[in-house]
Parts: sequence; structure tokens; C-alpha cells
Amino acid sequence: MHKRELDLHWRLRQAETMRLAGIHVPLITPFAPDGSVAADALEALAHSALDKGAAGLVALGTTGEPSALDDDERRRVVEICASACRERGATLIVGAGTNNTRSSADSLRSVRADAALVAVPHFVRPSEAGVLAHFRALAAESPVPLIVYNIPYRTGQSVSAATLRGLAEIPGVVGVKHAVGGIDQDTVELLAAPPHDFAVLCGDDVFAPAVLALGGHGAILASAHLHTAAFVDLATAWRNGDVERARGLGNALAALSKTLFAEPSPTVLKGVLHAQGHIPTPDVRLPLLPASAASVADAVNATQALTPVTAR
Ligand SMILES: O=C(O)C1=N[C@H](C(=O)O)C[C@H](O)C1
Repeated sequence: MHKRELDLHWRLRQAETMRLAGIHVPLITPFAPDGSVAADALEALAHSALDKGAAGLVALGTTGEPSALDDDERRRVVEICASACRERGATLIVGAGTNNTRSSADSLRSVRADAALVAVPHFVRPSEAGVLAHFRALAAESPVPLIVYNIPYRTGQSVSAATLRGLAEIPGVVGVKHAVGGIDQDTVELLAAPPHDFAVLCGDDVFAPAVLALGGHGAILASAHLHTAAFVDLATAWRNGDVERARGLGNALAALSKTLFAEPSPTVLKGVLHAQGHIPTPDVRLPLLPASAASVADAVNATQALTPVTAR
């Protein structure tokens, strides 16, 4: 790239990183009693999250059960989220891609969003050099910026801090959704010297307060369907250096997240949203099974217990 092109590229990258900061809600896909997608309920969830201060929405994240939806349903879900984001000037991120580079590039070509969330290829275990080559190939084809979804416990492929830095250098790769099941050495190394204009977004609910404390730019959290404003407040408090408030909120919200992830996500969350009257059924599609009544009751209690802590 020539210098002028490079300057423009980095200016755009900086703008994108800023847009990706904050809390993004990866919406569930609610189902009606007849098994169809409950579009009205999804629309209401989308508007409610944005009303409460979420920076944006993620359509077709893991939480949305995208692999259980057919093409028409996936299109409808994206349309609903896109229209809510458009109305409010919020950021739309869309989950895309598979573990195959060619078909991932094909699916990315039709994405119309602020960014696409693309997981490290699952099951294949391609090596970290293969992960870099995969994202280089996708970024060259994609019409939208890419966020790498780093979630080794789902993909089977770990990605070191050095490889994340390599990914951050690829033009068109603007961030990572980092969900490594804890605060490991690579997370500490990455956040100690974060790559320039590269958004580190936590995707691991229980550890989000800790990642934000280390300097993470934001988070993509299923838990933020509940107490959205408190999650937003948490990110803001860390950004503004309000350590006391951030610690209090973080500890309370991590306890809530623990209950929501007591069974495979988003089963417990759907149970709570149904109990609260936000969605017509708590249904999930196979191979997920509905959460047990006990887990849902624990999470409902945790949500209620949190209200005094998070109220301003
Ligand atoms: O929707 C997502 O994508 C999310 N993925 C994480 C996971 O797959 O475990 C959890 C996060 O809350 C949202």
C-alpha cells in the first residue's frame, strides 16, 4: 500500500475500533409456540437493548443458535437487527463463516453490516499459521471488516497473543472477540500492549469485568440481555477510571453471568427471558435441550437480587 492509502486505512481502522467499543448484545432467537422465529419478540429485544445503552447488536452470534436456523430464518433475524441498528445509529455485527475458507468467503460476500464476526475454524485444528492464512484470505474477499472470534473451547484451536498480533496487522481485521475461558497468559500479554486500532472485545461473560479492567475495549455478552444498562455502566466506569463503581458492578454482574452459563447457552437465558414475559417460549432447538427449572430459578433469583446493586 502507498503511504496515503495506508494513512487512510489506519484512520478508518481507528474509527472502526471506536465504533466497536462498549457493550454489544448478541441476541437470542426467540421461538413462537409453533416453532417459528418470534419476529416481534426479537424486534422488541433489539430495541430494548439499544434503548438501555448497548453500543450495538450481534445477529447470528452463538447465542442466536444460527446453526439451528434455515437460510430464510437467518436472513429475517439479520433484517430485524439491521433495522433496529439503522434506526438508532448503533453498530451491527453479523456472525458468518464456517471452518472452510472457500465457503466462508462465499458467505461473507453477502454480509451487509458494520463488521462480521468470524470464528477461528472449528474442528479442523489448522495450526496458528493456518488461522492467519484463513483470515488473510477472508479479509481479501470480505466487503466488511472482520472480527476474529477466538473461542478455543468451541473451536479446538488456540490462538496465541503473537498470532493475535499477526491477525491485527491484516488490513480488514479490526478486532477480536476474545473468549478463552479465563484470564490466561496470552490475554495478559495482549492487553499489556494492545495492537494499534484493534478492538479487544470480551466474549466470556464471567471474565468480562476482568478483561475490561485490563483495558479491553468492550464486550459481546449474552448476559447483557439482562441488566443491560448495568453492563454498559461497567464498561463506562472502567473507561472513566471509576474503579470503585466498576469493581462493585463487575463482581455483581459476574455472579449473574455464572448462573446464566450453568447450562449450555442460551438455554438458561431463554428461561429467564420467558419467565420475565419477554419471549413467548423458552424453547431452543436440538441439539440444545431446555434448561432445568432449578437453573432458571437460580438465574431469575440472581437477576432480582442484582437490582439494588446496579440501580443508580
Ligand atoms: O453470542 C455469542 O457469540 C456469544 N458467545 C459466547 C459463547 O459462545 O460462549 C458467549 C457470549 O456471551 C456470547
